[in-house]
Amino acid sequence: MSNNKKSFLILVAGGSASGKSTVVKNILKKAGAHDVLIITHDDYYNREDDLTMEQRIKINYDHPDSLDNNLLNFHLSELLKGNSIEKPIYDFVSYNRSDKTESVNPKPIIIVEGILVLTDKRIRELADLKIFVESDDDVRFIRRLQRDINERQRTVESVIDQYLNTVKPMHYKYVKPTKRYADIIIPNDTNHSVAVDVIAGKIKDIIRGNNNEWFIWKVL
Ligand SMILES: Nc1ncnc2c1ncn2[C@@H]1O[C@H](COP(=O)(O)OP(=O)(O)O)[C@@H](O)[C@H]1O
Ligand SMILES: Nc1ccn([C@@H]2O[C@H](COP(=O)(O)O)[C@@H](O)[C@H]2O)c(=O)n1
Repeated sequence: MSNNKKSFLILVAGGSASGKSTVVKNILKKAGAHDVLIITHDDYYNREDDLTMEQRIKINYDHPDSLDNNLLNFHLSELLKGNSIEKPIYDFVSYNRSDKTESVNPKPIIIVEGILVLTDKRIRELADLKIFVESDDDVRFIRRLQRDINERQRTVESVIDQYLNTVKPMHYKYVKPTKRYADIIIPNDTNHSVAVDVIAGKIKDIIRGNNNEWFIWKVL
């Protein structure tokens, strides 16, 4: 397969546990996994090999500096040129990047999701569509508490402490202000199926070449 025009890049931001990955997974289900690549910004948290576990736990993971945006910017630029990348893999249990990487090939539609994915101008400028997923703070806190205990092996106390000390203040300082860059805002307190249908419809148009501006990934 060779591409005669770059992939269509979608960035999906929103507060922690607002439902970004759920929305993106549902878009993928509707639009088809064959043509859609999903990347999570979490995989680009900085490598912290030189720190002890105690020191890693204390890092502010809701500050833009905790993420390796130079690497994400490079990887996205490569994917948009049609090149493969070796994507890092993040491990929430060890609070560090895993030693393994994943070979990732470009696809016609690339979606990157993460709380801070709209903060870096270089990455925003690569994007063709920017989305912000929004849910009330209390809804997000409850969802995060359940998820972090079930999936990230955290205690109730650690989730509450982290939320009050860094997650909430950083949300207001860095995450929420990026809503102004979004082309589409998805309300996700309850149901997001209409928004997902609309976005999946646009993606299918792009893949089929029915979009005036984008005719991409011609298969020779
Ligand atoms: N519309 C919704 N209604 C109910 N639960 C939801 C909804 N969207 C997401 N969730 C749940 O909230 C939790 C956090 O969602 P997730 O998509 O992981 O958020 P994010 O990627 O923004 O951190 C998950 O357990 C998910 O199943
Ligand atoms: N070691 C880490 C790294 C990040 N976090 C938290 O993850 C949140 C972002 O992921 P979402 O799926 O919730 O968008 C972010 O708020 C960090 O606080 C962590 O707890 N531990």
